Amino acid sequence: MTEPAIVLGANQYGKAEVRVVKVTRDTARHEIDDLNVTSQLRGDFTAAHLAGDNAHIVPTDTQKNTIFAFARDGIGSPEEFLLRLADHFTGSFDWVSGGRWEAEKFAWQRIVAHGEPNDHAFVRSGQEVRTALVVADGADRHVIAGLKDLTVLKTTQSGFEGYPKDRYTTLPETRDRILATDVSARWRYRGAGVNAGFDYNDACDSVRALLLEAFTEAYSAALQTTLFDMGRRVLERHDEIAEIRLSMPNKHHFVVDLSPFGLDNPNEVFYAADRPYGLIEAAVVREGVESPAAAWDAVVGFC
Ligand SMILES: O=c1[nH]c(=O)c2[nH]c(=O)[nH]c2[nH]1
Repeated sequence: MTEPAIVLGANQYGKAEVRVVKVTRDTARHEIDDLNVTSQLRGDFTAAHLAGDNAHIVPTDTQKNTIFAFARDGIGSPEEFLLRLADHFTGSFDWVSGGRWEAEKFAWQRIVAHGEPNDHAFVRSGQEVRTALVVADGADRHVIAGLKDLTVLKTTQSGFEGYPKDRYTTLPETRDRILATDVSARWRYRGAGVNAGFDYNDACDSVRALLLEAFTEAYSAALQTTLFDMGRRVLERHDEIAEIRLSMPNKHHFVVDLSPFGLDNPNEVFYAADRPYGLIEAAVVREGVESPAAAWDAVVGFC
């Protein structure tokens, strides 16, 4: 029996994590865009892998420089910035048939000193990070926006009951517990539904607000229920979003037994465990709407 030939499989390459900060200083009131951008090209790079022929290899250094050069014209939204990069690389090099461009965006707020927001001094706001991903596949463009490390907690209106019990079950049922999680969400915009002029920044702000609203409002019978409520809320309010995926750790808060000290503990003192944690993940989708593998395969991990 002859062994199958060894050939090159799927491949992509580029520059990862280009930290670019763009200051817009047309007026004395400066604006700041702080991004971490990754560019990866897909296409015909066989000769480089098999024969050391770099004729098709647009250097990763050039990809990095392109990111800085494009930033000179302004970032706009991370999604638009990535779409510009995708169009540039696929349009400039015949053998580049697609790729993936990803960004994290770090939020800064103006420092308020003596009651006045400063024109040029900023403070990093929170640990939350906005994410954006553009996948180019021939002429197709998939745009997946997101956010991660959005930490939320509610001190009541959460419980967990009615689960199966076996000889290993020790968890007591409850109708009143702390619910805490770090929300990671990725939502995919409908392919052709989002056209020039669409405001990705506004949409992101709105999705964030809806996620927080849904987390807050209903009694949570399980983090699973809350996750679905949050995803459904976004799809109900945003026609242009085809689907949303959520990954939410259940950050357990255990009621501490204070009885050895002669004290009661009516859900007031908790031990915040950092591990292990439950990990709840799901996609919330529209029935009959396909989920393109080309888009989601480019997302590392569930979210
Ligand atoms: O909201 C929850 N979902 C679970 O699946 C689960 N499992 C568990 O031990 N506690 C919880 N809480």
